[in-house]
Amino acid sequence: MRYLTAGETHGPQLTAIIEGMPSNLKVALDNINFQLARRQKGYGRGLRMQIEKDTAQLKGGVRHGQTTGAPIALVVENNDWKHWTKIMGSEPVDEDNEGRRRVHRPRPGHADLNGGLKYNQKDLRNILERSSARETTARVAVGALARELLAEFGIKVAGQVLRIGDVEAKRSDLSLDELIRMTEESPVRVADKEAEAKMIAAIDAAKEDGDTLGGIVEVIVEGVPVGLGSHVQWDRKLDGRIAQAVLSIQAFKGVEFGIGFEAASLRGSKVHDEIRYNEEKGFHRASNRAGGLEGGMTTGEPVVVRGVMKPISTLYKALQSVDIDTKETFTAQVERSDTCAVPAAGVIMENVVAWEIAQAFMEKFGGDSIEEIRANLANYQAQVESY
Ligand SMILES: Cc1cc2nc3c(=O)[nH]c(=O)nc-3n(C[C@H](O)[C@H](O)[C@H](O)COP(=O)(O)O)c2cc1C
Ligand SMILES: C=C(O[C@@H]1CC(C(=O)O)=C[C@@H](OP(=O)(O)O)[C@H]1O)C(=O)O
Repeated sequence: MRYLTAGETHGPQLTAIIEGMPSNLKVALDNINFQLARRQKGYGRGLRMQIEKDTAQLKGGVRHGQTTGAPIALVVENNDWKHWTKIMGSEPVDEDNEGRRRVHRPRPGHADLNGGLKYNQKDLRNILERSSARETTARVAVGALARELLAEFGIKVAGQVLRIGDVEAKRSDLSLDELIRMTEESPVRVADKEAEAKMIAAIDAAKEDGDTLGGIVEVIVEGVPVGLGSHVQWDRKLDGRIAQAVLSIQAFKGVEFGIGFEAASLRGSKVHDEIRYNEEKGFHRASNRAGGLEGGMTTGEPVVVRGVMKPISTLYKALQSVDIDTKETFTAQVERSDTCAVPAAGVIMENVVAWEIAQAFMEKFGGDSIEEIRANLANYQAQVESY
């Protein structure tokens, strides 16, 4: 399976084309829209989220609520477009800068300067518009489709925020259904109420100072069969592929699995997961410090992955930058912006991880229809059970 996205943050819409989804998968638009709504929530976001009410439209590949096997075309319209038609339209405009809202003082931490130099653009809006995390709307909708496929085979995905700035939340070990319920009730997506209040206060304080905050989010996937991914080739290692997907989320700068970076300071006896066997569970592990992956393959234990998000780049108390016209020192341009988007980023991470798992699942059990996949999976499960 593969997909591409297109569209600008203030353009008419975001578009995704998904290729390789099997036929006969039930697709509930409500489930896609549920994921899109989750992505819009979270304490610390700016005014844009009040303008948008993201809903997906299926423009191809789905008929009467089921996939046909044809490429799926998916669209999410931008409500904000109506305010940007002149600035972002595809028709030529006069050379005056009025109709362009030209950006010429790049923001440190954003894609503005590198993109301007690379693509030879003197209007950095041509970079900003596509580098914006608005693009993740399309990726979440795609991930929501992947979740439909995973759910069909009993694979569940959930997540929680573990840190915002210097406030840490207690990691919850609720069941995934319960975790989703708890984190939906929280404006910062934590089950830990004490941490929640401190996180909200930290976001308020950063906003007051014209500053921003990052954090850490965790995603858990349960019900994954053993053996997704492969040790035999570098680009088939599933941990590497998940890491790439996580780091491709705007502002994500780190990723770890299981006990992660802590492994560096521990002895092997405190890091590796002992192997057990019994009739009921077959081969399994006494612990899951590896986070469900060894040798680039799933172990059958839950996949546990964490991502580090840096603080938002646009500061209302702007950092120093250089004007690309005059080469003089100026403060960076301020575009309307979020103070903290960690809770939303957690939802994005759930959905991009879901896609990677679904893709690896399809590589292993791939068939053109759900029925064919079900038969392939059953055959493999029988092989694993009798091993
Ligand atoms: C959900 C979400 C919302 C974001 N909102 C903003 C924002 O309002 N302002 C901003 O400057 N950056 C925001 N970012 C981060 C930028 O998009 C990102 O820093 C930029 O594209 C540069 O890429 P990099 O940080 O991955 O290097 C957001 C990221 C995410 C995931
Ligand atoms: C639009 C979204 O996030 C945007 C991501 C973003 C950035 O620079 O990444 C900058 C802001 O854009 P705007 O200036 O239009 O408010 C955020 O609101 C979204 O998540 O849907």
